Amino acid sequence: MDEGKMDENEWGYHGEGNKSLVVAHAQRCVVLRFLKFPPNRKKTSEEIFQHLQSIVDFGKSVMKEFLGENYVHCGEVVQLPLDFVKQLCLKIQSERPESRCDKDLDTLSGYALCLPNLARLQTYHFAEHRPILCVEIKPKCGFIPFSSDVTHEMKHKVCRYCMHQHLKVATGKWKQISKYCPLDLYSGNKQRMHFALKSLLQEAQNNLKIFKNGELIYGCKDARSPVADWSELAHHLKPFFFPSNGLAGGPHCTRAVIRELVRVITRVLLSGSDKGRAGALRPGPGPRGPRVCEASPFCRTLRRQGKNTPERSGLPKGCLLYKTLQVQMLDLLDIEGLYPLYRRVERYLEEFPEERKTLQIDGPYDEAFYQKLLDLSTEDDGTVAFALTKVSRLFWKHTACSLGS
Ligand SMILES: O=P(O)(O)O[C@@H]1[C@@H](OP(=O)(O)O)[C@H](OP(=O)(O)O)[C@H](O)[C@H](OP(=O)(O)O)[C@H]1OP(=O)(O)O
Ligand SMILES: Nc1ncnc2c1ncn2[C@@H]1O[C@H](COP(=O)(O)OP(=O)(O)OP(=O)(O)O)[C@@H](O)[C@H]1O
Repeated sequence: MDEGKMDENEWGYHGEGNKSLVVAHAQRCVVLRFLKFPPNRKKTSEEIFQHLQSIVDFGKSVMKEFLGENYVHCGEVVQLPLDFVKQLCLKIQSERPESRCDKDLDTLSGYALCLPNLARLQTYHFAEHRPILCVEIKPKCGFIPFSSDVTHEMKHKVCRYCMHQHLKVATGKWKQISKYCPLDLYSGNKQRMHFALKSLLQEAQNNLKIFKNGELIYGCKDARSPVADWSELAHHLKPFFFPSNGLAGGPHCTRAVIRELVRVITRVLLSGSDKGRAGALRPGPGPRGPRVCEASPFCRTLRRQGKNTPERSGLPKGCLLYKTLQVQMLDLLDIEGLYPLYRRVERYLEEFPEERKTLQIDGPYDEAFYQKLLDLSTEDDGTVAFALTKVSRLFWKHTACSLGS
């Protein structure tokens, strides 16, 4: 990319989350990811650069190590002309969902991350010209905490996602409770996985988006978005799944296409042999959590029918879901166990702010940092080092809860 010759007209709004906003190049397969901040939060250019660089380093030294070369794209920090960023910001403003406008794109530093556009990434070279389909899933946490620090009985029975659904509907973030439960997706049991994916398709919220040739064709921006339409999705996907089949339109065709989509996604999630160290991770000793979430409609229905709750068939080692779950499970303590450790680090830094650097709080996230994260000790020796390792692992877990494209 030639940062000297940037034209805002070549870029378009692509999407955003709570922390960043992404624009895509109209022709080339790249995106720019900008940080966003509340209007009154001023950061220096140097701070923004360091923040972005630490995201790249974390991807390279930690996530890539675990998930493998093929699954992590770290990108690079680029410096852009300020005039370009300002014009771009004005150009895309009207496309941003209102619920995201409490934060502004950083237009002052000129720094952004340049990444491959995963919504248009061509991983296979088809002989014929076929559309590029990209499914983005934010799977959330796939296990129920088994930490003895957890004091609320309910947290041992119902997963975080299902509990949060009630909060999110009550606060108006989403209109209705989703039937999706991450434990079903991570179960490795095809029937449960199909149910989870179908539920995601019914109530995508912020957890599922589908792109065709880089264009969003399915997904929900916020609670005000119109109800997702399966027949429209099926219309888009029919040539992809049934290129030469004369399946007519209508509900029968829609159901066939959705079924096929769910099957394909399941196959992808259970596949993958790329080398990464996640397969070798041992979350540590102690009992694992329950295999089902009591709030999952799939499991509740089975129970009502008097059937035994299905056992988790188990995920094939090395598959995409297995790797992300292993990383998530590095957090052994849950927030209840972690908060006192976080406070220990915080108090220490208040007293010795200069130690921030030595402790690598803001990076560099290099091999040394990565090695520290591997420390599996569960015995708290009262040190700041112990507390810091556990807190860092929580951030690692949260990254893995959001992963997926
Ligand atoms: O807490 P949750 O499960 O609602 O997850 C938050 C996400 O909500 P969602 O999954 O979309 O419903 C939330 O996503 P959205 O703002 O809804 O896009 C953020 O990812 C948030 O992370 P952070 O505060 O930006 O670091 C996420 O917070 P953390 O879980 O990372 O603290
Ligand atoms: N490399 C990429 N290629 C294509 N699309 C991308 C890429 N990176 C991000 N996106 C899109 O931009 C959206 C917002 O990005 P992202 O989820 O990284 O934002 P965030 O603010 O960091 O997330 P969160 O809401 O979890 O805090 C994603 O949902 C995805 O659709």
